[in-house]
Amino acid sequence: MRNLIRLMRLYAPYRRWMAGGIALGLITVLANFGLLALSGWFLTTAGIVGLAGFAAQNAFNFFTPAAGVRFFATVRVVARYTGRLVDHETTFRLLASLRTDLYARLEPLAPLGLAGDRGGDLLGRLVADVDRLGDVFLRVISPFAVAASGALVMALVLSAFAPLAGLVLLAGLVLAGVGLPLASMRLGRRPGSDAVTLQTAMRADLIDGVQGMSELLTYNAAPAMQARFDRASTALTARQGRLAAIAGFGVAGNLLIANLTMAAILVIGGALVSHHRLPGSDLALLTLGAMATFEAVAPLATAFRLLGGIQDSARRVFEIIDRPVPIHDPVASPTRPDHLGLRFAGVRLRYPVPEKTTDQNCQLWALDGLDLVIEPGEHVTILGRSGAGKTSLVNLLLRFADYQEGSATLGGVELRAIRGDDLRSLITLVTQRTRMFAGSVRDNLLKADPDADDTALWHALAIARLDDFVRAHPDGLDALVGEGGVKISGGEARRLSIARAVLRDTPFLILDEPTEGLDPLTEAALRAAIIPLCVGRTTITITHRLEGIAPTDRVVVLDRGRVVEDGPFSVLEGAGGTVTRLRHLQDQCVQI
Ligand SMILES: Nc1ncnc2c1ncn2[C@@H]1O[C@H](COP(=O)(O)OP(=O)(O)OP(=O)(O)O)[C@@H](O)[C@H]1O
Repeated sequence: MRNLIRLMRLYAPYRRWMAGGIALGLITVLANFGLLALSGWFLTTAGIVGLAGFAAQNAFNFFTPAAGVRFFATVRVVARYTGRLVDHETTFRLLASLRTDLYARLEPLAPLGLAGDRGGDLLGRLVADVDRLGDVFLRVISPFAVAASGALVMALVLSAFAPLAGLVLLAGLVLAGVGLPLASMRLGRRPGSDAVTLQTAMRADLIDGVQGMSELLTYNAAPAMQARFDRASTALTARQGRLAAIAGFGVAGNLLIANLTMAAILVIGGALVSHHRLPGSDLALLTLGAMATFEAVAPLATAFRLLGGIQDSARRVFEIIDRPVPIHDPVASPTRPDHLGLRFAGVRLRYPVPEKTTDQNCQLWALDGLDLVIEPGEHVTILGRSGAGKTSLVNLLLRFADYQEGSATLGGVELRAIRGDDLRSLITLVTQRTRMFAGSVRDNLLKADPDADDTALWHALAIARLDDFVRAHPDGLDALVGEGGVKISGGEARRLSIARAVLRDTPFLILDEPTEGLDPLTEAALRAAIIPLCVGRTTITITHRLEGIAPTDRVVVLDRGRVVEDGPFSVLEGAGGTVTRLRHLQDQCVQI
């Protein structure tokens, strides 16, 4: 219920649209009531007058009721059409703002705040759950408001003719509009919630499966995956079948109650007519009017049934909105310092501990007393074994993770006083996992500089030594790379990421294992492509290997989150520490 109230607050800016939609809905059902009641009365009266002889026929005014019927019919159509337009406009406006708000909430959470989520689940929240929340006005609020007000007005009108008929109608409406939907909601709650859970899990599995299709085929795991889908699909179909049966039960029940109510009103009206307390012509007005009234409560069964799923979706969407952001940005960054030197003193960084975790390692410091100074324009190679804290240092620099202790400054300004976007605008990152977006070579390059013209793109490709490859393709810059770069090789994707980096002229360049996993020839070509990229920029290269490090290069070795060696490569090579051990190991590997 709390989530529903919160959801209603999101609709607050659209209350005028909502009021308009409800008013038009009410006009529609009242016009329908007027149309059927007046038609019933008109036909019956015309019949009675027809039997009463020539004088009565001449005295009867056919034109006013006929005009009334046409009036109600026209109003009904126009009100229904404009009502639908207004209802959908309200929904689309809410959906548009909800989607953009939710996406704006997601961005500051990435990457650490979303590390535990499955891509398919997030997609489900952004698309299916948000869509379901858009249904609230269209399928729940508006039908409720129209049914409640319309039913009351119509029952009162009927009471004016026959109070008992009005009471019976009200009882029938409450039964069909509240009792029956409540029963279907109760019955549908479990299968509805199960269906949402199953759909979410299936979507997440499907995305995982499609993305990892090659691995599944390689390990012959595709049949097991297929069987898993089959099981989930069967379970989902069973739940959906149950929901459809409940919906059918709701429709049939509604019709039954409507017909029983009409029969009861016919009996009451008939008794009144036989006692001359009601003109015979009003009998059709009462029964047909009652029939029209049930149209107002018919959508309530769907409204109640959707309520459970909407509550689940609201919970899942609000869970993202309420998720604490891992990094708190200041309102504004100080002016950019002239001297872009980096200083880390006693920096300690720990990742947020997941709730209810039993993993004690989560409490360990990823950076544990890091002391390091990097002057502007310096080229530094960071070495260290797996888990030493190299990526954590990069996360700190990009403000993807925050430090809890010590001081980390850029030009004397604490990193946490600088907005993440401002800091990242100074840094270009090239990693072994640089993401290629589905689209063309041009689309991928323009991500780095949306204003770059073709000359700049070809220049960047030339520096990355990819220009010949792109030129040889019939589509040139418009050649498609496929999602995740599936249509190009790993080496070409890395070179494309380097071309992207060339287009981004920033004072800092971070290279996180950009040549990892490539064959020696491609690696050599990539190294050559990287050299011009480093000129005039502070360059931090993260690597496990010693290839490509010049004797004069500065090497910093990290271990358990702190600096254990720092100096020129030629000196550290013979100092008997990690660099020396790595050199021996690599020499042995070469001999083997
Ligand atoms: N998102 C995270 N949440 C929790 N702990 C993390 C997270 N990322 C890294 N860690 C932990 O922080 C420590 C340092 O990890 P980090 O990724 O910085 O090491 P690394 O030197 O880059 O390792 P590798 O060379 O394998 O990439 C490790 O103990 C790791 O398990």
